[in-house]
Amino acid sequence: MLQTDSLKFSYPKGHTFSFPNISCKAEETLLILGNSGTGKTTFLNLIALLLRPSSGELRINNTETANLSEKQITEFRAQNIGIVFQKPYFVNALNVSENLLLANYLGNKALNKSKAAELAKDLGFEYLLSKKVQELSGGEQQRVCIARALMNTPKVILADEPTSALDDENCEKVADLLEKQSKLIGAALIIVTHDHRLKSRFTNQITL
Ligand SMILES: Nc1ncnc2c1ncn2[C@@H]1O[C@H](COP(=O)(O)OP(=O)(O)OP(=O)(O)O)[C@@H](O)[C@H]1O
Repeated sequence: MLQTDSLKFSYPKGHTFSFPNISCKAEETLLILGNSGTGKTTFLNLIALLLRPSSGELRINNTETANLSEKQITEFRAQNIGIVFQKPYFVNALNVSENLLLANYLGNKALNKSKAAELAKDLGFEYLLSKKVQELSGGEQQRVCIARALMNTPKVILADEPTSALDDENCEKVADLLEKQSKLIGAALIIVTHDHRLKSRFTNQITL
């Protein structure tokens, strides 16, 4: 589902990163590990097409992404990649349901209310759909973020430190949800983490 080959990236006047080649098939989970500052979030942002590499190749769902224009990238990302960011980044003026539907809108897809309701049921937050996002607890926001990442049935799910702020019980719940949902829709799941609890659960790992 996803392969990288010789990806390099430099921040302006910054360090040049050469990332190891990775591949992740449908229904597989890959952990990206490494000490602080080794470039894990940078690597995830390249895979999410939020940054463009200075060289190298990134193939997602049989598409070589280097050939896509900026406009095509926005659409491709919204349709193929679900991102669970470290911070939630909701639109506060919209309620939970509308924040979920926004993912459809950005992916140029019809607004799928029944999918939003189904995901909310699966992730246990049906009762929150008409609430304002800023009224949610941290754990609730996290589940809404996961649902939002799944709204367009992506081929690749990317999660940046999804469990670092959670207690053991919620860490396990979030890991279960991500794993179950990615298998259900046949997506590749890539998680950037420091969390030792995830390291013992997912054995397919790469360290930067
Ligand atoms: N926008 C930016 N401009 C310049 N340098 C940056 C930028 N973003 C990150 N860096 C630098 O790139 C390096 C890698 O950052 P990155 O956030 O990818 O690391 P990380 O492995 O995810 O770290 P952590 O585990 O602490 O979150 C750091 O030295 C950071 O200071």
